Amino acid sequence: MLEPENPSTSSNIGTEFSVSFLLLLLRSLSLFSMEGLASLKVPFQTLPSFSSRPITSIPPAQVNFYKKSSLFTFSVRAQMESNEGSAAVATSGESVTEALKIKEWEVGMFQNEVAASQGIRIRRRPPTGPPLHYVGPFQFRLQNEGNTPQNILEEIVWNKDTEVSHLKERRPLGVLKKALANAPPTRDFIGALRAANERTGLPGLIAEVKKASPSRGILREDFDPVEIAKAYEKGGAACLSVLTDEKYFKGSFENLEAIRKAGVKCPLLCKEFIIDAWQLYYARIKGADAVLLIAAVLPDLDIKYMIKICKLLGLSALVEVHDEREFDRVLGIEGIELIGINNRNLETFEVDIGITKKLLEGERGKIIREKNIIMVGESGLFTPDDIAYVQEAGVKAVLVGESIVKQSDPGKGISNLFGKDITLS
Ligand SMILES: O=C(O)c1ccccc1NCC(=O)[C@H](O)[C@H](O)COP(=O)(O)O
Repeated sequence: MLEPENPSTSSNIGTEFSVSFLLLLLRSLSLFSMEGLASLKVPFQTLPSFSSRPITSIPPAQVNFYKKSSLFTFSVRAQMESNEGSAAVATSGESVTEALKIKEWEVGMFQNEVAASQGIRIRRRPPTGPPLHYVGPFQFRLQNEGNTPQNILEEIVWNKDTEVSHLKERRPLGVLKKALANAPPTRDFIGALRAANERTGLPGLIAEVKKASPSRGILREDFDPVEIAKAYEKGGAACLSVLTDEKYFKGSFENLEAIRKAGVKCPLLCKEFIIDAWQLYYARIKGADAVLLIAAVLPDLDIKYMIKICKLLGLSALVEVHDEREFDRVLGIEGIELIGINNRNLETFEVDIGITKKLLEGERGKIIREKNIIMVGESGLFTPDDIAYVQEAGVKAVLVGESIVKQSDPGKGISNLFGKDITLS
């Protein structure tokens, strides 16, 4: 039975009616913008399952449920007052925009559900709309667990979602596709790692051009990405990883492009939080040879789809995992040639290089060898002993940022890391 007075206790709403239908109904009454709707504060847990929602009409008593809610009343008043002096009825352009927003919200909720079913804790979008927002004197969305990120990775993903939608508006996919004609050819990222491993007998190095990180803050004040990239190449790096996220890592696509245009020969990984295939095209035209796909963020179907697009674009994909469940999911996907084990938990920042060893023990290590997949040990590697430890565990490549980027001579940082000059091996 539906609890009419208290939305927070109505956990069985999902079996009674479709919230999305209700949203559309309310919108058609022209009373609400998405902001007003979001302030109804339907918690994520009480949302109906999109896979099982019934197509039914809404009995009048259930519509009244929202009318009786004091929160609802406040939302209506706030919305109407904030619209004072403006047309009460939305123009057709506005209603199309609103309908699109509602659709986007629905898709976001559906993505959250699919992801959760695969053990993914990161929600693609805030279930109750973006956090705290002020319109004039009114605060339309109160901060609650539905619109507050649970951890840094979720916060990054939510920001990325907004960032990518804005970028896409400015440069739609069709425009990027045309720009592909002028993109530089891609270089063989995986081949470069294999060659370095065979030549030196040590893991091939992916050296990271990283100015800052959420866990460590600013790593290097005098940050010249091109100079650092050249020093890495001279110091024996097989490939480079270039952070392009601006907000959390102080990176940029300009850095990636500048390194590529400066004639650095090492293949380049675009180190980005990819949530949309559009970003693959963008990375490609900015000079990337490889991209990062994070299993903690992307459901299997997204990974499969993105791997296909990568192949079409000539990009290599480094698929990153942190625990057994993610690793097993990724091992079940066809066509993956490069897997990274991140020793850093991106939700808590905890770093433990023992994760690489743990994940490569037993059956999984066997599958990796059978499939000839190159494993990359990522994060928290500082000493020759650390390198030897992950190599012993089974990696053929390592991805290193902090320990080398912080050195006054990053090239010298590489020989310190490996305990020898790897350009001579
Ligand atoms: O580094 C962070 O603080 C971080 C926070 C949230 C998401 C990702 C993050 N880092 C990405 C990486 O995993 C590292 O940049 C990369 O593996 C190199 O790690 P390190 O050698 O420890 O700098």
